[in-house]
Amino acid sequence: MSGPVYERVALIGLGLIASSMFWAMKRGGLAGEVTGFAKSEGSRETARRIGLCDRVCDSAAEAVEGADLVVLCVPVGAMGAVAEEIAPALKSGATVTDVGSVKRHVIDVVAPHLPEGVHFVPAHPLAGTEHSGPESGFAELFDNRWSLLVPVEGSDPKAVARLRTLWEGMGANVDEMDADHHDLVLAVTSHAPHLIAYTMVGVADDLRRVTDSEVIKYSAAGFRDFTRIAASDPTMWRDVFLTNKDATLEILGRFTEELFALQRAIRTGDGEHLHQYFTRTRAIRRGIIEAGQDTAAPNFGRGGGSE
Ligand SMILES: NC(=O)c1ccc[n+]([C@@H]2O[C@H](COP(=O)([O-])OP(=O)(O)OC[C@H]3O[C@@H](n4cnc5c(N)ncnc54)[C@H](O)[C@@H]3O)[C@@H](O)[C@H]2O)c1
Ligand SMILES: O=C(O)C(=O)C[C@]1(C(=O)O)C=C[C@@H](O)C=C1
Repeated sequence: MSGPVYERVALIGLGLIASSMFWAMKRGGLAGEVTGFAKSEGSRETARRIGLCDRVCDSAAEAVEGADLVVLCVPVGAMGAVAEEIAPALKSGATVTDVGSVKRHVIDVVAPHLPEGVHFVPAHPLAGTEHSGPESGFAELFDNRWSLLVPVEGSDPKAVARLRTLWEGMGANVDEMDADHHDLVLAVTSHAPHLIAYTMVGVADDLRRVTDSEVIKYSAAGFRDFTRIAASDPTMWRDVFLTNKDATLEILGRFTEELFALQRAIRTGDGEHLHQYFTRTRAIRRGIIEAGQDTAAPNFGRGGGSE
């Protein structure tokens, strides 16, 4: 690649995704100077200590001054307030993007604050871990994972293409998607599964008293996977469910219907129903593997705690 994709990049929020972006941009020589800001003073101090960002600023406005690309890497519920705060300091011609797990809400609360002459290209990398904070990121997080761009009406095609180049440079495969479709798809593939994992671990925790800690001691692989997911950041996930309410409730409604059908099959001894169901779901897993989509990154994270 000849030269950086952006001369100046500002990362607002310095957690898992921002720090992974920083290390991936450095790995690929994709950005000139990278500035950063996080609300928590502790995170800013940690960032300075570990060399996360070329310059850590004490306000979001200072961080975005002169930036060609501003990336909002804060929980979805904080996106609107951050956009309002940085709007007066944005350079004309700059691109603002975000990495939020929900897209319609982010567009609704960010777009109205952005001045004319600033491009808005929302995005969402489909990659993460259960860890959070500035020390949890790693350059390989986005390698061979999807990053979805969700251009809004009137998004400048050149700004979209440049952001695509950045994500590809960070190792991701890039696709474009409409915001409502994105939110429905992610409700199925990410949001509802997280809620189910939270619930299952909560049930096991309730049962712990009955089973005298054996649930933890003898936890099998399937349950361990649930506990990893259920260790994800509480602020991030609270915001996801509050801002992707309709799609998540739609999917949970369907989930409950299927669960009841399986429950009934178990109660009535309907082995045929269970066998057919599990045969269908096994085929889905095999389809994912055959399509080369089982790209779950190994957990390189350094396990930074939540703030
Ligand atoms: N963790 C994942 O698996 C994952 C994957 C893809 C996308 N996302 C999305 O990326 C975004 C960031 O997630 P993360 O996992 O990096 O979170 P994180 O908890 O690791 O980091 C969040 C950062 O935002 C900062 N912050 C919070 N409120 C702020 C505010 N008002 N102003 C400035 N800074 C603020 C925190 O100090 C912290 O540095 C979220 O919108 C999330 O939905 C997360
Ligand atoms: O691997 C994990 O820990 C994740 O949950 C990552 C995951 C996902 O559901 O796949 C979580 C939320 C995001 O918005 C994108 C990716």
